[in-house]
Amino acid sequence: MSHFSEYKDTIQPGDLALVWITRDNIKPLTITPGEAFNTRYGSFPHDDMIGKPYGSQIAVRTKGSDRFGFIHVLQPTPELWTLSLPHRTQIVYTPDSSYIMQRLQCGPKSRVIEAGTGSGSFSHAFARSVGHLFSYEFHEVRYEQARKEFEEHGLLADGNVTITHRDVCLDGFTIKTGDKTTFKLDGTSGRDSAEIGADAIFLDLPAPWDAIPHLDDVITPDAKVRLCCFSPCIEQVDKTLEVLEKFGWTDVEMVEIQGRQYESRRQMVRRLDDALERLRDVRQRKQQGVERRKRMYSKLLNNEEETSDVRPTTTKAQFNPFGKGSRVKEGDTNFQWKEVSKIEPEIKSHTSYLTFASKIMKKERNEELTAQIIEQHKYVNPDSSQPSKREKKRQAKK
Ligand SMILES: C[S@@+](CC[C@H](N)C(=O)[O-])C[C@H]1O[C@@H](n2cnc3c(N)ncnc32)[C@H](O)[C@@H]1O
Repeated sequence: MSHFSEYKDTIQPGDLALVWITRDNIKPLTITPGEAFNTRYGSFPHDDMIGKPYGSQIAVRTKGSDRFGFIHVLQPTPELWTLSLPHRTQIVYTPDSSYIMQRLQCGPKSRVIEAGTGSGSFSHAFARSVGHLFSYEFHEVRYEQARKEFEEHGLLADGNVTITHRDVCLDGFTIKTGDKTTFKLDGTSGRDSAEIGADAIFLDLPAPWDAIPHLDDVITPDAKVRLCCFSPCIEQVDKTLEVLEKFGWTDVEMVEIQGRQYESRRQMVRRLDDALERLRDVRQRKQQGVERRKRMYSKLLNNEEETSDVRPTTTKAQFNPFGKGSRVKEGDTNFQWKEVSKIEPEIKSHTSYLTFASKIMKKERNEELTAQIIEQHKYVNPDSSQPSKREKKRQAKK
């Protein structure tokens, strides 16, 4: 079982854990007895983590002070991996990958083609959900890094992920004996190439239009095949659309994901009386200041001995609903609060345009398959061969 598909309650030696240091700093860590995980907040011995439940907070005292540094040790998920992985390329983030998987209708029976593998961000998300992922990468170093990473994460051992070293634009997607691939061609099927039968395609390539013509060799003829191209420029989308049309892809649609974080919090209820009180207070202080300055000026003109006019002491407000005075903790039950949500002003997740299309290879009706489906339906719903109420009424009228 891979580190991503196996659920565990407690942290064990050899586990791949993801350490949450701050919101923007999550680090992968292989739990090794005797070793320590060093951060600017302190050094955390792995032994302190072993046996604790996943999600635990681990604290260490900061050297020479009474303060504590802490981290949280989390179980890996594709979403967290996307936030912590070593970047070898641009990557696909969860707002895009989750939407794409839903549009490609990925499920446990899906056979998915992904090119290129890149940093393997999307591969991990596919690997968790689909029946088989065929990933392709033409950059040799990146292919090796991804292969090693998939192996260390147990994705290859799970048996539903294979990666192939290939330029898909030049050489297509067919995997044959002798290719540099993790796909095991055992020869028992009597074929010298892998039976891919893909029903979902994801192309994150600079020139998807060169790869699209090769897809007919590897997509399933028995189902509707869905495709998504991930392209940062609109010119790429335009070229892709031309080729999709030429090669018989339909239902073409281009989508852009704009993700925003909503922060929900409580805001203190401020009444009109509070505002009026605050205005009166400001006016009064202003008046006091003007009078004090007038007094000092007339003393100066009359050559009176300069005495420093003492500022009037004001009682520090216990509570000022406009922010000054003693600090009030959010949710303090002595005050009234309302629930509000605040959105991030910036859109962070736009990376590319998503072009979707679909293709049905075999358009003629398969009578044998149709009869089989009708039989299965009858078995599940025995009343289905009875005439409907409307049909019965129609016959009765005759
Ligand atoms: C942007 S990255 C993919 C990132 C990946 N989707 C992820 O989420 O980590 C694009 C990758 O496609 C690879 N690539 C580009 N052209 C290719 C081709 N013709 N055949 C196979 N891989 C290709 C590049 O080497 C690069 O690693």
